[in-house]
Amino acid sequence: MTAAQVSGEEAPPGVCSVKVVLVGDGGCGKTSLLTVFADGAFPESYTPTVFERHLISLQVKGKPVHLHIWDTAGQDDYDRLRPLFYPDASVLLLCFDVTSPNSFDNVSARVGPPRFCWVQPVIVFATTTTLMATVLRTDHGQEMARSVGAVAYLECSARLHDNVHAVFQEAAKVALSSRSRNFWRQITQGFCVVT
Ligand SMILES: Nc1nc2c(ncn2[C@@H]2O[C@H](COP(=O)(O)OP(=O)(O)OP(=O)(O)O)[C@@H](O)[C@H]2O)c(=O)[nH]1
Repeated sequence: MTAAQVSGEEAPPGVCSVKVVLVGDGGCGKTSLLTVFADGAFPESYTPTVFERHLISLQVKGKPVHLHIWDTAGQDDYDRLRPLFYPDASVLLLCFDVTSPNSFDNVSARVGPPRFCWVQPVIVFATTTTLMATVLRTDHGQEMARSVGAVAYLECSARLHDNVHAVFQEAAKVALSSRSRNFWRQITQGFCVVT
């Protein structure tokens, strides 16, 4: 699979465009993952994000798709600002760091009140999985993802470039199929039966 940074706002004709929002606790690895995906290099220093957007093109089933990926601030101070990025999102990427039990618990907290994030569908993914075996078992992550209604659960390591593309590839696939389901729902809701 190939992914490339794109400039400009409008997707060219025939190219689908989807909005992906990346959410998770401060310091749980969102920016590192996105930087490895976008630039191919792991950032060695940690700078807390405010809000950043990347526009990346990738192929899904042989077709080009533009991903508008919003990297949100994980720090609690931004709890009130973060929801401004949810409208029009096609998929929510919700992550936790396997070395941080708090960030694991906060995945459930983020899909309920008071931080309620209403974006659907949701994909949960675990970061820093190099340290996985000592901290968290895959079935714990899968069970938690199921409990928050996620459609997929993945594990990745930005440092090792492990499964990074798979996270965004899955996001694009899920976003496209959800958009086409919503499209057909809107069309069929517009029908009425005359008897
Ligand atoms: N060992 C290891 N460390 C990682 C990995 N991914 C991220 N980190 C480290 O985790 C720290 C935080 O990473 P960021 O990607 O900036 O975290 P963030 O979720 O964007 O944080 P906020 O911007 O505060 O929301 C940094 O020190 C990274 O080097 C990984 O796969 N392995």
